[in-house]
Amino acid sequence: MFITQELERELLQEKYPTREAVTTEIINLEAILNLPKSTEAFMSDIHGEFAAFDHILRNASGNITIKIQDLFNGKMTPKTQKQFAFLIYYPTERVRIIKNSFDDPDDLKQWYLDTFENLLDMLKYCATKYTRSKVRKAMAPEFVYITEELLYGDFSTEDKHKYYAQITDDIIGLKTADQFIIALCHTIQRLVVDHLHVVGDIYDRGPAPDKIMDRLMRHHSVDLQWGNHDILWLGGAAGSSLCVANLLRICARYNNLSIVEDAYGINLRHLSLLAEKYYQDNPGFAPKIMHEDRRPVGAELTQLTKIHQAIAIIQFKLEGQAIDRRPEFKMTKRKLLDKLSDDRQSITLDGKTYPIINGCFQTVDPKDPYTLLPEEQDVIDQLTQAFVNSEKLHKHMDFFMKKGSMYLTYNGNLLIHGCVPVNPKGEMEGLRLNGKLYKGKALFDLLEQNLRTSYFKSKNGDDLSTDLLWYLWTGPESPLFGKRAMTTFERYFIEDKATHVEVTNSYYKLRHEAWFIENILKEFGVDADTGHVINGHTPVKKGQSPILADGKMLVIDGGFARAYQKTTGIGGYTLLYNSYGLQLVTLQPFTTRANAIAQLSDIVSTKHVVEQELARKTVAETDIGTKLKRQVRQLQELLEDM
Ligand SMILES: O=P(O)(O)OC[C@H]1O[C@](O)(COP(=O)(O)O)[C@@H](O)[C@@H]1O
Ligand SMILES: [Mn+2]
Repeated sequence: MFITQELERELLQEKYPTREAVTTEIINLEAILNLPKSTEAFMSDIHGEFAAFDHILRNASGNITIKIQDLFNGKMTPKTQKQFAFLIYYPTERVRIIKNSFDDPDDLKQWYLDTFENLLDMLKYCATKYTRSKVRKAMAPEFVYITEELLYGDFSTEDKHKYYAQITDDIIGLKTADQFIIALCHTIQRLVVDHLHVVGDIYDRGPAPDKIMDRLMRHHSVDLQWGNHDILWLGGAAGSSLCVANLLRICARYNNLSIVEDAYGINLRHLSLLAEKYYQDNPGFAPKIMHEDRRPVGAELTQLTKIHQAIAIIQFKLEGQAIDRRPEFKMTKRKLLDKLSDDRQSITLDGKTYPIINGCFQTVDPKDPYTLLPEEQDVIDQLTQAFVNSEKLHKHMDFFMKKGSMYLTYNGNLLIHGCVPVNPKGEMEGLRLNGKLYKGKALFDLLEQNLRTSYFKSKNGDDLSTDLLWYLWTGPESPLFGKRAMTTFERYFIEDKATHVEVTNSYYKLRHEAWFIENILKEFGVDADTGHVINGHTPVKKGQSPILADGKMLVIDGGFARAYQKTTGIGGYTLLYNSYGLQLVTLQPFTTRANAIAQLSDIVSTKHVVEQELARKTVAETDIGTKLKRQVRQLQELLEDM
């Protein structure tokens, strides 16, 4: 401790060698501490819906429209404001459309001049919360000089006015007006939300999680909390064949195998051949259609259905083996292949016998149901190796490891995708490993430690740390799953819906109560009086509120997954946390990017204030503020000794 402090001091001394340098830095830091707290945005459960996600990023969860209203009400009609907003969201496309609408070059020039002025006003307004240096970093390097001249110049005198006119004339004359407008729009997009949290489930169900990852990797400031679906892909990259089988089954179910083949370069030919050899068409395994334009037909449909069956059976076999290998997971009841009747026409669960529908157990040996056929084993081994070796997948998963975690405490809030497992009394419960019970924060830390071990060190596909990845997906005490059991088998093969029910952890009932959320916040070292728990994972159904426990608990499932939009009736929610407090933004379902651009159709419907600060929050009251205040103290000490 002492050595670190000494070292820190020496470094500071080197960086600020004179009294003037120290004083300037203290003034600089204190000025930053007094700036308003910048805006954080929270999203979750994006589930592969890149276009909708990208739209929300561009409109900054509706924040851009609000800033336009603040600034231009009375100067622009609502229609013009909307056109201006869409220029900021989709500058490249909108500039092209608008330019084509002018016949007279003079009208176009007038549009350029008006647009420069409006965008610069908007940028100035968005930049007030930040230091000049931060604003500069948000600008396109090639336009920094010009933008700063126009942004900070005082053009009230005649000479200065001529100077302004000269610059803008040159921009147009030199044919860089379009690029300049596009650059200004991107800078505005970037400044309106300073930091993004993604509270889990980027992957599965929708078609383009890889594009979401690419986009996030280019984002200026982001953190991620892992969701149960993300774990399957992390697990795949870490060499868990259990995770590979599960994610491939979901990709087949949602007609998304192209993510695996095209985006990640993993060849499915062997799986396809195996499927062709053993399986027939089967309505129970037809894919769910989320995007009408991607509906498979004919031979493609049949092939998909066969692959879906082949991988589902491989999954059930591998899961049976894992359950035997890990009695500590307490999942024996999830072994179901051995409960089938000899003729595979019925199954007996808890003493009750049910007829089997859509059965496809031709590779299951009744005497040895969990052993894979040699060719099934070859296929899954080869696929798992392909996941481990996929460079593109590792690029995304490395980013997930770098920016991701099981939970995060940030500016007084606790972010968790699923839940904190508890018993009906609200007491924390968990997983017993090697005689030790891990619950609450310790359970999260244990699971995260093992995930990192498996991803970076483990070469095995069936050691404890790798099996725990699968446990995170489906285990009864998994904080990311939050249910007692996943009834995938029953959903495929048993008609009686009573067997499909997945009992949720008591957390989901108790999280309506303030005392309970306060306990959770305390467990994770967050101030229980002022903090919030922020969850994703569970779609908020029609008539339910996303604000629970006297406002201490917020559920922000973004509702991007089309599969759930019928039950929620909306697109979902995102959350904003700025210097004035917390606001929940309701989203409408997104259609397509082309439609949004052409029709100017936005998807933000309402903004609901969850909590309003009595006094505007400053940087001083944030996590970064705490660090800056410490630096100020160190610099003051340094100054005293100079
Ligand atoms: O509708 P599908 O594709 O069968 O998905 C249902 C399955 O997804 C899960 O809800 C998990 O996914 P979520 O994290 O999106 O809730 C399981 O509990 C459930 O069995
Ligand atoms: Mn989830």
